[in-house]
Parts: sequence; structure tokens; C-alpha cells
Amino acid sequence: MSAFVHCLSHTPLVGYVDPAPQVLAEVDGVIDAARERIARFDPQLVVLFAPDHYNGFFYDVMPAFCIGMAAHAIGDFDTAAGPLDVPKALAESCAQAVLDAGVDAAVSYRMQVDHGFAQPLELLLGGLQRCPVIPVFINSVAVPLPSFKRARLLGEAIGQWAKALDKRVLFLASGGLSHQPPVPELAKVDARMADRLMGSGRQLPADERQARQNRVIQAARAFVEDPNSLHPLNPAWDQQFLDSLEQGRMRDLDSLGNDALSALAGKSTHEVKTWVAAFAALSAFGPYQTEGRYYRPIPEWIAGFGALGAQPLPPHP
Ligand SMILES: O=C(O)/C=C/C(=O)/C=C/C=C(\O)C(=O)O
Ligand SMILES: [Fe+2]
Repeated sequence: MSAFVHCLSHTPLVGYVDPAPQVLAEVDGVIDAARERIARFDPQLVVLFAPDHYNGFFYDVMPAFCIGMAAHAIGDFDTAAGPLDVPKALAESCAQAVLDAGVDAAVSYRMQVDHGFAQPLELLLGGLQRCPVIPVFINSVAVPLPSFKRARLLGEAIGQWAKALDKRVLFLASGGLSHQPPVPELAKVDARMADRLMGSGRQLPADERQARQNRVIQAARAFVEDPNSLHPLNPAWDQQFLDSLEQGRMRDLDSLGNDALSALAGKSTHEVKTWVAAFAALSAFGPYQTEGRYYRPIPEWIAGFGALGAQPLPPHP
């Protein structure tokens, strides 16, 4: 039994609206280094904490958390499409353990996921099917949202379950840090879009999918020109958040409410709850040391873009 963590921001805008070549090369270097560390760890099981952007989870039934027993990626923004390699019996055992620990996660035997899940699997493992993966959805955009505390407890429960396996387990987290791309909000959209958010968007017509992607791309171009056209990035908050994880102070975030977090760092920053869950899972294996910390605000991707890895400290002799 051993564990490893890697948390990485995602962006659907890579390849569409890119930063300067030296920034792109810097990010590529960060991802390459993480991929090498993960390859050396050679995971036998991945638990991937990630959000959705109204591509797989809708307001017909919106869970705070959902564990996939089977899953497929839709391939939005040119990310990989197709089934993930979900080990069903292990996922069922994980879900049971989470409920037994008092965290009421939903389950799905037909989970539909978007770039939030596909991108880290592609970038860090080389594809959707390279390693058995249990997908764990954390609702990060559709209010009402779960709290930092519940995300931490979810992670701790999964960490305790993983610790009892005789496996090398990699915890991945996808998303964040400060950012607010133009994801629709139920309270602000017209009837047609509300219907999409309530479930008819599960199979989006191609022209609507294209229009939706174009809207995000246009918003990114405008944000580069005018940082006040969207909620501004917040590098100071992002660094403070990374410090909290590095120092194992996930509990300190419990008292930060969701409205306060949105005001600090934008309405999509709730994706960082995936990072809290992943680090909480690792903490079940004891004290840890971090590695590969990276941060840069990248307006072209509407993102405070970061990475942070960690592994348990070796036991004292
Ligand atoms: O405008 C829409 O309908 C959809 C927008 C997105 O899917 C935006 C996603 C952006 C991210 O994943 C991100 O975390 O920046
Ligand atoms: Fe996202």
C-alpha cells in the first residue's frame, strides 16, 4: 500500500487561446515532470477527483459528490473521448466505504464526464485507459455547492479505504485555482438554457456545442485585453491556498464559506475542492512532503494555473 498525489489546473482553452510560447513551454515542462514522477510511482489504481461543466451532471438530479462505477468522456474542446477503464468492483467497494464513513456520495453506472476528467488522464497518464481509474465528481459550479469541509471528509474517507488496499494508489485532482470562465448559471439564463442545464444538455446539438465553445474562447480573448471583463484572477489567494495544502492545513479551509470563496477567487474556483479531497486522501497515509509546486496566472486560459504533487514521508528509522 502506497500513495501519491498530483493536483493540476485544467483548461479547455489550451490550443485555442494560448499564452506566449515561453509560458506554454514552462507549463509543458511542469506537466512532463509530473508525468515522469507518476510513471516512476507506477500506479495500479487512480482515484480522480474532478468537476463537470454541465456536460455530465445537470439540475435534473445534481449530486454534491458522485463516484463512477463506469464512465465515458464526451471529448469536448478536442479532449479525448471514450470509455474510462473503471474497475467496477473496486469502485463499488469505495462507494460503500464512503457511505459507511458518513459521506453520502451518489453513484453512477453511466457517468458522463468532460475535459475536467479527460485532460488530466491524457496529460499525466497518456490517455483515458492507461490505468484503472475511479472517477469522483465534486460539484464545483452548480449551486448549492458542497463545502470545503465535506470535500475534505470525502477525501479522508477515500484515503482510509485506499490505505487498506494492497495497491499503489495515485490520487489526482483537476481544476482551479482562481478563475471564473463564462459557465452558465441557472438563476441568470433564459428558459431554453435553463432546460439545457436541467438535463437536455446531456446530448447537445453540434451547433450549440460549437457556439458554447466559441463563447468561452471569445471570453478568454476579451479577458486578455481587459482583466476586469471577468472576475479577476487572485494570485495572492491562490498561493495562500497552495501553502495550506503544503502545510497539511486543509482543516483551516473548513470555515471559509462558498460565497466568500466565490468573492475571493471567482465562481469556478470551487474546483479546488478536488485538491482538498486529494490531499485529504493522502493525509490518511500519514505526514507527506510536497513536490512540483507551480503557479502562474494565465489570463489566456482564464486561470490561476497551478500544480502540486505530494507523497507520504518515509517512516522514521
Ligand atoms: O459556457 C459554457 O457553456 C461552458 C463553459 C465551460 O465549459 C468552461 C469551462 C472552463 C473550465 O473548465 C475551467 O475550469 O476554466
Ligand atoms: Fe473547469
